Amino acid sequence: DNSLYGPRDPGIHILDRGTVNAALYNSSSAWLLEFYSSWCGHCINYAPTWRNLAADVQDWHPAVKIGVLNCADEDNIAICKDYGVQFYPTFRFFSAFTKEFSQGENYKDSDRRVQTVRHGIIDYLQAAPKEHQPSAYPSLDPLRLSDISFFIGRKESHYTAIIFESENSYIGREVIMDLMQYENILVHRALSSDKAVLETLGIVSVPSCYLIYPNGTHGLINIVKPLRSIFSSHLKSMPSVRKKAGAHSDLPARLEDKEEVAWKEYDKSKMYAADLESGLHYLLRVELATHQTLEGEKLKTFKDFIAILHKLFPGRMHVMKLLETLQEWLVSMPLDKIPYDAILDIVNNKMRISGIFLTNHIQWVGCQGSRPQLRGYPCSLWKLFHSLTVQGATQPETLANTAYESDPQAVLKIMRRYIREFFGCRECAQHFEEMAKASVDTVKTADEAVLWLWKKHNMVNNRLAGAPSEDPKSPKVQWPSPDLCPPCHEEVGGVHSWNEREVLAFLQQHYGSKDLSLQYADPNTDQYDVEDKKSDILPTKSPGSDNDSDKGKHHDHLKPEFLDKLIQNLPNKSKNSNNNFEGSKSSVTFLGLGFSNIDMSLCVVLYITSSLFLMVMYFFFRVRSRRWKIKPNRPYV
Ligand SMILES: Cc1cc2nc3c(=O)[nH]c(=O)nc-3n(C[C@H](O)[C@H](O)[C@H](O)COP(=O)(O)OP(=O)(O)OC[C@H]3O[C@@H](n4cnc5c(N)ncnc54)[C@H](O)[C@@H]3O)c2cc1C
Repeated sequence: DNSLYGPRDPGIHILDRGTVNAALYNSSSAWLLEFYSSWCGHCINYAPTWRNLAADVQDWHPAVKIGVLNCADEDNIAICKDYGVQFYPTFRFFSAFTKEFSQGENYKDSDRRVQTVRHGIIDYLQAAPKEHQPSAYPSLDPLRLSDISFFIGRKESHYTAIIFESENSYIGREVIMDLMQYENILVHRALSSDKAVLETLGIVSVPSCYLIYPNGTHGLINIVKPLRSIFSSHLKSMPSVRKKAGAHSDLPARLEDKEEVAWKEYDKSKMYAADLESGLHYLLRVELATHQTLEGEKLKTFKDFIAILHKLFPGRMHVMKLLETLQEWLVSMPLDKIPYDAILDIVNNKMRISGIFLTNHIQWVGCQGSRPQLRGYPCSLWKLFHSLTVQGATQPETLANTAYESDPQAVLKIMRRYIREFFGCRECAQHFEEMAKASVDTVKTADEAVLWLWKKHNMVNNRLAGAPSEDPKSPKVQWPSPDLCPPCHEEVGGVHSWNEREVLAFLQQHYGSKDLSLQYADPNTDQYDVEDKKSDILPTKSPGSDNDSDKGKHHDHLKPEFLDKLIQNLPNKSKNSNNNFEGSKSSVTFLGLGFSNIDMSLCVVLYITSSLFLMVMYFFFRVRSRRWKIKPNRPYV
């Protein structure tokens, strides 16, 4: 379990695909839900604040509940997709008594400190229309002058507290919410604008709390610091004021730190295919799968990303074949909008093409964390892009005859776009974009691209050293450390300095495909043929390899007949292709219910065939019926 939250975190409701819809639908309370990803550094760093918030407002739970949902859990992918969550953390409000599915309302404030979010909750509750107000929602509106005089001196069976405060203060509303589950007391708020009332009651400063005892006596509470927590705890401690039966405070001890995961021994100087393949599996089946469709810049970025992966990914044969199939399919698709399910069909090899396979589970080795929520995916993404920059520098001929030929920034540009469009950790993406904007244009050679990424990664390491997302077993150090690459480190005038020539050589060796270790890599070879098992690492591609004759063989074997047919049937060459496909596009959205493009294309073909058939039948019967009409009038001769 890689969840950042435990069942015993006070006030936190852990939701998942089995519980989220039932919890939100027609709920008697509102919800504030954090959709997070357990690998996202910002989510890890923010988790203590979210826990504090949940504990802080747990007495408010009849009116608002605080929830969490881990979108990095593969079981929750579909649900995060339904809620349209692509970036983490995402905070959404859901109102009470919703009768139909809703994606909620974003919590927009970039200030996410406990107090600010608490104020945001109050604003949200107050703005809710009457039919969506929680059932146990106390009035947060200020008392009118007549109400105040009604309460003063009145005998009741309970205490009445009135918080006097200025108009923009939240304290009164917070204290009302804090005591909503307590019996023998009612809390109200009043504004300090009526000076005469303040004077009568002897109130000289606000906020102040005026208390009317059950016997009718009344007076100002003497409190040293006029803070929300002090008002609340004072009122909760009045004689006979207690929590209502059935209102559980639910304040157990914090969960012990999650147990350590079983550790796999590995060599830090090596790269593991298992990390790259697990990362690719997560990227294609989890990170991107939160998208219903890809279109516009996202689709362009995805196509370019797959194109460069297909050329430079240092993977095993069966993964490379998958990338090749995917790339060819994307190139032949004239659509400007592709449902992601169609891409998943290819990734999952629904067509059962021989020799294609990508592991469908995660096996971190060099990216394993000492706890399940540490390291993993972002580590593999760094490794992936470092590998691509190194492949681009050591085998520049691979990119011959492509749009990226002799572009030293090719990989960095695509990485930048990928991170911007798809990387779930939004704040990471913003930081990376700032770094790229500032200096990526200075990169003039492919070797400089390798070093640029290395330097930027070290800047990130420097920034994150000591953060909660740091794994104590893999501290964020300036990399490669002296034990990995002694000649990379030098001293100039007693100050540390990098020998960049040595660093480059080290990166080329470390991220080069030659030394990729297959230890712990998924041994599942059932799905690819015997010939492929013999040569596990794909040999380096030759220049312009797409046109190579020896590759032709492999190509034929790769491209299934029906894929060819599908491609031929699409109106890609027609001038009116966009118009022709208009209907199909809308059907795609409609069929986002699970139909792939392949299904779609078959439908289009069937549709055209049956229309033609109907037209032929129509003309046939028209001609026949004319003849029938004419016949009786013909004079017999
Ligand atoms: C583009 C990007 C931006 C990110 N921005 C943020 C952010 O702003 N805030 C945040 O909390 N998290 C951010 N992350 C996540 C963070 O950088 C780590 O990936 C995550 O915390 C996991 O750390 P790790 O210990 O596995 O090491 P990682 O930093 O993920 O490194 C993975 C591996 O790469 C190698 N390596 C380390 N340094 C270098 C280097 N300089 N050059 C080449 N190889 C190296 C090492 O083998 C290391 O184990 C970002 C991730 C990415 C991909």
